Amino acid sequence: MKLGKAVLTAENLVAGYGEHAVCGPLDVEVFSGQVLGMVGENGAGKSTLLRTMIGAQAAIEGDAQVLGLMPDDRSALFRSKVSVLLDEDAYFDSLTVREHLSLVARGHGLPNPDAAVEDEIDFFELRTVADAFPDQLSSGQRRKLLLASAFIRPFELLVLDEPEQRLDTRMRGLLAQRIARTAKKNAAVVMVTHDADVAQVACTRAVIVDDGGAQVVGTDEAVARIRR
Ligand SMILES: Nc1ncnc2c1ncn2[C@@H]1O[C@H](COP(=O)(O)OP(=O)(O)OP(=O)(O)O)[C@@H](O)[C@H]1O
Repeated sequence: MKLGKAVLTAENLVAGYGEHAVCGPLDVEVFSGQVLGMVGENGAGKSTLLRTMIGAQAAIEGDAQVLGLMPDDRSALFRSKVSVLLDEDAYFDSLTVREHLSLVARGHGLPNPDAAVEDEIDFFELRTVADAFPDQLSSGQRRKLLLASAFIRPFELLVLDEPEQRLDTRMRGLLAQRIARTAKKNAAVVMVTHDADVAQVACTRAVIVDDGGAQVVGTDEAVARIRR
């Protein structure tokens, strides 16, 4: 298969806190068109490594680059090309679902923001709560709003930490297919997951984070690891 351009590169990357290494070293290149999963047990260091790969946390050793640049989430260029959904809830209490999505769509200059908003409302099955405020949503609906906000905007790299969390099984399946389609439309995706079915459908490769190490493997090995 012909590879697209390198979107994310990690070289000898060791992630951790202060002097304490949690996992690594990781050497990997993620190209446009690829979905890199990150799997491993609770506390292994997946989220720490993911944050370090995108510059949200300082590396203990080694380097990460996004689109050939040092990752910097305060740079406008980085923010225009990288869509990130980590394990956090971030809402404006006074904006409805539709208003949130409209804000993101307009903020990123989408040519037809209203149509894009309605498409995401349909995809994430949020129509009955489109005019509801975040505190009127279920936890799964709030997660869908954050996912819709991550997908609605343009990006070259999509970064997701356990995107399946709080979703029902059917929606997990739809999400996995959407992630795979997204990569095929010339983006790279890096995502932490605990869901074997999501990994099987979406990932083209994976990193197993385990025992302080980080090893790049094929999707089947990663899926077996989640299932074991
Ligand atoms: N802010 C922090 N300061 C110090 N250590 C931390 C901090 N956050 C997490 N850790 C530790 O780093 C290790 C890795 O945590 P991390 O959240 O990266 O794991 P994970 O693989 O993503 O786990 P999970 O599957 O449970 O989400 C854990 O031992 C955790 O206790």
